[in-house]
Amino acid sequence: MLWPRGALEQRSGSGGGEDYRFLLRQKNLDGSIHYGGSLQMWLRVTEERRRMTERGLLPQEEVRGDHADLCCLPELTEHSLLDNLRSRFRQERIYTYVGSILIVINPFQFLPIYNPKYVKMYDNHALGDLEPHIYAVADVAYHAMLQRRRNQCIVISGESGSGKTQSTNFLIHHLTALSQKGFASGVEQIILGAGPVLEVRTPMQ
Ligand SMILES: Nc1ncnc2c1ncn2[C@@H]1O[C@H](COP(=O)(O)OP(=O)(O)OP(=O)(O)O)[C@@H](O)[C@H]1O
Repeated sequence: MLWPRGALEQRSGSGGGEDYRFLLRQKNLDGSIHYGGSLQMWLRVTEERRRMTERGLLPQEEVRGDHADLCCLPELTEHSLLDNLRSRFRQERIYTYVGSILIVINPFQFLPIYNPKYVKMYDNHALGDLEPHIYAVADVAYHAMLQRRRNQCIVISGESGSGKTQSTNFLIHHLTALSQKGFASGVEQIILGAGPVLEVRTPMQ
């Protein structure tokens, strides 16, 4: 007897996904089939679990390796963390939260997720309401500034070439779009134009 390949991979991973079990299938002399073991019990438990999930008494099972927030990983190890990021990246989901922190993996290709439709979609939503996005971070900072009347700060960190400048541009794009609500005043281009001047590098000692 062998486990199906998918079952083995799931067992070595973080669990979840489909449930595999061995069942004893017995053919009687009269030709009828009898399932040994606990098939009925298993079906009953599975059905019960499905119903409880539907009623919200049990959490929805997420597809393995697709947690939008790493804080929700059932098992927090370096392997599960990287596995989750890799799996999302393969689906072109370059953004992942760790609580209120946003991880970005540079796709080095254009993704159609920065158009006006996305600006509108992320307008005035709490962080985590929607799929992780740099616009969500900009949006939260913008509305926190208006509501609390306090300056906000977004820290962007990463190694050279990781996409800090690009992320800054997306943040500025969303902030100017929110503040002008469609009225193009050229302020975005003015701020972006100041970027190279502001990018002062400390010389290596
Ligand atoms: N979200 C993104 N979508 C598509 N391409 C991206 C994205 N982020 C970064 N890139 C690509 O990666 C390149 C490098 O990004 P960027 O210049 O922003 O890195 P950086 O962290 O500012 O680098 P440095 O620290 O050296 O200035 C960009 O020219 C762009 O081609």
